[in-house]
Amino acid sequence: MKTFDELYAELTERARTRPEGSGTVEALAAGVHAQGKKVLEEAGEVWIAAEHESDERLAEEISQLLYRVQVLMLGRGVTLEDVYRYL
Ligand SMILES: N=c1c2ncn([C@@H]3O[C@H](COP(=O)(O)OP(=O)(O)OP(=O)(O)O)[C@@H](O)[C@H]3O)c2ncn1[C@@H]1O[C@H](COP(=O)(O)O)[C@@H](O)[C@H]1O
Repeated sequence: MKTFDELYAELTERARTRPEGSGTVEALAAGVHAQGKKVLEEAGEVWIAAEHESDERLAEEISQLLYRVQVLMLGRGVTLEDVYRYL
């Protein structure tokens, strides 16, 4: 189990050390356009799960959306602080 902040720290470390086999490293290399498409795709899956699937599936899709948003944040160099100041 990890929090949003802990995941962001983990992905930041992946971006820094670029370990082989990391999907995050691959997603970062794909660029902002591809990262944005993934956000949209996962958002659609969240919507569908909310209407038609179980609470567990919905939670899983939401976790994937949060991951994709964080990859996009890293792709653009946006930090948690940049976002949190608007909450
Ligand atoms: N939380 C996630 C996470 N959520 C979603 N995903 C990726 O998103 C995919 C699911 O999204 P899709 O619906 O697009 O699935 P897909 O179309 O079958 O997958 P692709 O072909 O697009 O890769 C998963 O198979 C993962 O590749 C994640 N990948 C990694 N993490 C976490 O990020 C951290 C770093 O991961 P690595 O960079 O892979 O080491 C670890 O803690 C992981 O648990």
